[in-house]
Amino acid sequence: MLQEVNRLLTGLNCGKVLETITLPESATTLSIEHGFDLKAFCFHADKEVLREPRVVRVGLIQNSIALPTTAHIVDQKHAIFEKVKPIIHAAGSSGVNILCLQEFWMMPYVFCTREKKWCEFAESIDGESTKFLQSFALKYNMVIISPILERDMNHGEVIWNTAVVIGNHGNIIGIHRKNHVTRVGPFNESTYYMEGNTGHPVFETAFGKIAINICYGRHIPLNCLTFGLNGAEIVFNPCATVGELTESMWPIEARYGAIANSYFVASINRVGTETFSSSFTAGDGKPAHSDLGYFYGSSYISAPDASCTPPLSRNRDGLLISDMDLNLCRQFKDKWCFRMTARYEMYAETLAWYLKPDFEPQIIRDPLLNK
Ligand SMILES: NC(=O)NCCC(=O)O
Repeated sequence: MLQEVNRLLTGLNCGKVLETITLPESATTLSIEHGFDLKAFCFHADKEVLREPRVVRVGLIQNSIALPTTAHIVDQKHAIFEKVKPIIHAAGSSGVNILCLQEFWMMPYVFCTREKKWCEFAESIDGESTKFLQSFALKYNMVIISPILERDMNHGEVIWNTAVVIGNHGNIIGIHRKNHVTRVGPFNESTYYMEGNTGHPVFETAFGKIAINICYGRHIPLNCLTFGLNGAEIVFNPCATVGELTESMWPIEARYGAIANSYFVASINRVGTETFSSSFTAGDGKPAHSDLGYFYGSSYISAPDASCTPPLSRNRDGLLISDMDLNLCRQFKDKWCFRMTARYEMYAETLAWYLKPDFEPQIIRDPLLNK
């Protein structure tokens, strides 16, 4: 019975419920001492004759902020550094190859307030947060994805929503800037920065081809597709999102993205309620309030075969670790042929037509309507 429920809820991988992984005692000790959850699973692929399995160990960190938003911003940032340090050590000592932190991991989600004082959290790509993580990347031979608020010093000091990809030698491989800037309810990101200008880069790392689809980008199917067309095998989706707005979408969208694009999706969301000293509205006619809502955590990983890990908790800091055999991506392309059956030329034609000012939707009207 339980097997049947799992088959439907979290899917089966190679015909079985996902196996759990035993992690080193050093990691479990850190999780107990520092009060964060630790969960680990394994996605298998079928054995192939010509290719060896390509197993990569991925880690996702979800956390709440560490100090009230009224504290000095430097203290807030440093307190978060201290909070995530033992979690990063747990990932490193567990042999994680690629680690991703949540969207704006080095600060509260301030964009609901529309107050410009928070711009002071912004850092250059090689700023304090990158330097902090580079030492861990080097120590643990780990690729680290660091989603920050970026200040672009070379281009008029403008601000971006950026993920910095740090290589396993502590080097900066590159960046990706959020393609779709959120304009829903109190998520007033467009007050702070513009749509990214980095396209859909895929980073070829020592452990696989990865991309970062920052938060809201998961709602846009063509955005998800384009990372796949560029060859991504794992797409990380660092988010900051709240229950009332998206919790019913959360278990669906990443799984759909993974299935439709034949890649793994690693979804991360922050935890807790973040309260501000001045109140704001969401433009929905409801009274002003001083928090955005509850960030519900629930980070999880989805595979191309429609299986997924159980989520981390809704309310606790956590590290989710998963082994994944990247051979599964091609195996599902071969099985389902989505890349071959898709009619890209037809979509390209429609999109080109749609972008023209004189576009008209292709609607065939029943001539008997209104007769
Ligand atoms: N950070 C962000 O874009 N949140 C917006 C809500 C969502 O898309 O989940």
